[in-house]
Amino acid sequence: MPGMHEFKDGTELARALADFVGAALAARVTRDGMASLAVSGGRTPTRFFEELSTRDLPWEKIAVTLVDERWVRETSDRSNARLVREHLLKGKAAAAKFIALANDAPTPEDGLFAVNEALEELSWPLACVVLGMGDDGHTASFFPGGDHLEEALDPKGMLGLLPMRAPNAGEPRITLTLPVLLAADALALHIEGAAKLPVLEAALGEGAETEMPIRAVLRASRPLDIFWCP
Ligand SMILES: O=C1O[C@H](COP(=O)(O)O)[C@@H](O)[C@H](O)[C@H]1O
Repeated sequence: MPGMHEFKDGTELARALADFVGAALAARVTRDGMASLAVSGGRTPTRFFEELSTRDLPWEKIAVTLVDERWVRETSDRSNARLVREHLLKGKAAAAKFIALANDAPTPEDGLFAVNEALEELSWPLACVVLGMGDDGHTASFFPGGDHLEEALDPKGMLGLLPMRAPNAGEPRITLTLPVLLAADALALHIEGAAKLPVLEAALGEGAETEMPIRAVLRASRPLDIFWCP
């Protein structure tokens, strides 16, 4: 059963989640001299990114990437990389290295090889992963109806990165796969808003992982900390 942390508002949540992430990164830098963090995009993480960017961490030894990306240019307001650059990679955190999941290739399939090469710069496994959850129960770019969904959710899958196209995904996507995310030292799920509680409750109930892919994370036999506020 995942650990549930409830907060009165987004400010309190952001502080607690930044503590959680900071502890995981600091522990890994102490052990290995470097650490990697994978964060989500979308609307939810902005306040948390702002808070984390103020933290006293050995940022020059930390690399940041995304759990998933929309295949758009960074000038697009749909770009998860743009969100990270604008709200996380500033202040103290400006010293961190950022590895983007998208490049100039026309499609994620065309760009996959180069992204995989870029990701080799990270220290693996990831020290910390922060996931989000969409209203349809997707997490990362594990969308219901996704063309590579079963491959991405395969716990024994050999690929760490996959393209993804799905009816409700908007743009073509690229995503880290489930085994890579679950291998992280620390794993958090960040959810905000009353509307997402029933989604979480439904996901915690019975049903297929392909219908609500967040279930693959909730059902994994590893610690998961859920951070929620109204
Ligand atoms: O498209 C995406 O959506 C999810 C959830 O986003 P939110 O706007 O509901 O917070 C996000 O976790 C994912 O990284 C992103 O690509």
